[in-house]
Amino acid sequence: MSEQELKALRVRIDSLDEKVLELISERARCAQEVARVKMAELPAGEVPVFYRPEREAAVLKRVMERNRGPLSNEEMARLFREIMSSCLALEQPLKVAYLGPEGTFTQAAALKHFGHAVISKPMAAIDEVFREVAAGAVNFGVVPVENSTEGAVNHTLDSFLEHDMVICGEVELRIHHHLLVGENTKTDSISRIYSHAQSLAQCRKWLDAHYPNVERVAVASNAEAAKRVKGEWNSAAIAGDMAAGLYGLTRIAEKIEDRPDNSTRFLMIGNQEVPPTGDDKTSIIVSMSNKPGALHELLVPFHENGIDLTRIETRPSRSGKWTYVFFIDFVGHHRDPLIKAVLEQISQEAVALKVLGSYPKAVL
Ligand SMILES: O=C(O)C(=O)C[C@]1(C(=O)O)C=C[C@@H](O)C=C1
Repeated sequence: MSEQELKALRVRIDSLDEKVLELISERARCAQEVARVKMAELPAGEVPVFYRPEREAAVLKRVMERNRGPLSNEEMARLFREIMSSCLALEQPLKVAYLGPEGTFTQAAALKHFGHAVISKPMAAIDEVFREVAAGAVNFGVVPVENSTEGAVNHTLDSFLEHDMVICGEVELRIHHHLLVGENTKTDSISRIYSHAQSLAQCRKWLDAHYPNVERVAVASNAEAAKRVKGEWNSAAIAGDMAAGLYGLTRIAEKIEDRPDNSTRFLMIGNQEVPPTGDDKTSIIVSMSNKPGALHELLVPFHENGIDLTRIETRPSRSGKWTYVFFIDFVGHHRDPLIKAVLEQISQEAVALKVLGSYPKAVL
C-alpha cells in the first residue's frame, strides 16, 4: 500500500470519527432527555428508576440482529454496552458492589454487564455484597452463583436465604486461569501456589501433573492470591487476566483450567423488579416438607407445562421454616400467565415459595 493510499484512508477515518462522535453525543443528549421525562412522570415521593435492564437487553439484541459485519455481533454489542453505560452515567452514575478485591472475575463480570462507566466498590465477602445492597449504599451487587466445573457457590445461595434481594440480571464469563509469578519469584523453587479454593479445584489435574508436590494454599480470592505473590520469591498464584495486569505479574503457564469450557455465572442483585422482555429467566427458592416424593411433586408442574428448567440446587435450611430448600431457575417471567399458574400450583404444595426475580437472559 502506498503512503498516498494510507493518507487518503486516514482522512476518511477522521471524517467518519467526526460523524460517530456527533452521533454518540446526540445519543447522550437523548439519554439526558429520557432522564428528564422519567423524573417528570414521577408521582410525588417516588424515586426515579434510571437503569432499565429490559431496555438495555433489547438495545443490545437489536444491535446484534442488525449488525452486518465485519465486526462480530459480540464485539459490536460490547461497544454499544459501553456507550449505554456512559449514557446511563449521565442520567445517574450507578454504584455497584462486587466480590473483591479489585481484579477478581466478579469485577470483570460487573464491568461486562454494566459497562465501565459505573462506580464499582470491592467487598471482602459475598455476604457483604448483599449487605451493602440491602443497606442502600449501592444500587446493585454482583456475586458468583455457579461454575461449570465446580458447581454452586454456596455462600451466594445461603445469602439469598438471609436477605430479601431481587435478581435483576445474569452474566456468564469464560474463566481462564494462568500460573502467575512476580518479578522476584525464582520459578524453579516454587513451593507454594495461592488461589481461591474453587480455582485450585478447577486446575486440579494440571497442578497434579505439573506441581504435584507444591503446597496449594486457598485464599479469599484470586486477586488476593496475586497480591500475595508480588512480594514473595518462592510462590506463584493462579488467577486471571485482570489480576495479572493489576499486580504486574508474569504468566508462566496460560489457560491451565482442566476444562476448556470452564465458565462462571454471576447474578446482579438489587431491589428493582425487571419487566418481561419475552426472553427471560426466573429464579425461585422453594421449601418442601420433608416427605418422600417432595421433589417429584415440585417438578411435575414444570414438566406438565413444558417449562424449561435450567438449574436446580439443594441447600440445607437455615431456619425451621425452610426445611428443605431448592433453588430453581427456569425460562420465563413470573408475570407470564403460564408461569404464574405454575407458581400458584407449586405454592399449594410448598412450605414456602419466594420469587428471587425475573430478568433478561444474558445477551453478552
Ligand atoms: O431507555 C431508557 O430508559 C434510558 O435510560 C436510555 C438507556 C440508553 O442509553 O439506551 C440508558 C440507560 C438505561 O438503562 C436504558 C437505556
